[in-house]
Amino acid sequence: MTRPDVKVAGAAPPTTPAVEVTGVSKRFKIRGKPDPITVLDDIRLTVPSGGIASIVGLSGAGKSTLLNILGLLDQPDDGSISVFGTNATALPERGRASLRGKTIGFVFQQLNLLSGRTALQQVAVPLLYEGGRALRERRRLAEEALTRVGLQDRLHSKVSELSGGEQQRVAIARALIRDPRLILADEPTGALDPVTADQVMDLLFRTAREDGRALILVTHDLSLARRADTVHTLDGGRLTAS
Ligand SMILES: Nc1ncnc2c1ncn2[C@@H]1O[C@H](COP(=O)(O)OP(=O)(O)OP(=O)(O)O)[C@@H](O)[C@H]1O
Repeated sequence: MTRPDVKVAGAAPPTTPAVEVTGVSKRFKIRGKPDPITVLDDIRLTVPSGGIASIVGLSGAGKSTLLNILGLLDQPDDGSISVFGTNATALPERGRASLRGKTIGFVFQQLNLLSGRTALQQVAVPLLYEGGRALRERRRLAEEALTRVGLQDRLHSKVSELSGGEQQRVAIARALIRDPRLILADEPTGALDPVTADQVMDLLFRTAREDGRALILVTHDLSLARRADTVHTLDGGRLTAS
């Protein structure tokens, strides 16, 4: 007899989406204006586990606002966000921070790297927030993450001594260090020359595809956006799939 709580070998894999956004709106109060502006209006988005989605839109369309909400860094005014089946909107701030730390890695155009630190120290920073790992273990994981992005020979270089593309690879290694099932990337190659940008994007896509991580990419670059499984356009506060 099979107990209902025992998983049967060969059963269908879980189909819980990485992200499920329902009816999300966001308004901002503008100084000197009586009425708030609506930046996001009834947004719906589902990104399957391991899926790659891109979000495009003109400057000011609300891409970063949406990404901040998807990354649980900001709360919507209406609607809900579920991350791997957990309704994050209903959680208190601490619960959201914990879910964020366990499941999401961020790669931004602004690297937010601390220039005085070595690549190894920089990449290990998220493990300090997590707590509970010995220094030796943190170093081993950081070395592993830097090796994955091809920087095994630059472990002890200060970030200020690295090129823009190398710095962005450090940022990717840092985003991967806690093994997130979802990566959020906001114009990750916006500051790089086209050849280096391509190499960094190849790395990001490869990392997502090979490891089955979901990736949500915000970009102005349409040809880059088309490499995703689904392309979504943000315009007038509405998100439409194209
Ligand atoms: N904290 C805030 N307070 C008031 N207005 C805001 C705030 N954050 C964003 N906005 C406004 O919301 C709109 C969308 O901004 P957002 O940064 O999300 O756009 P974006 O699509 O990412 O633009 P870009 O491509 O130029 O980075 C803009 O009009 C911006 O001024």
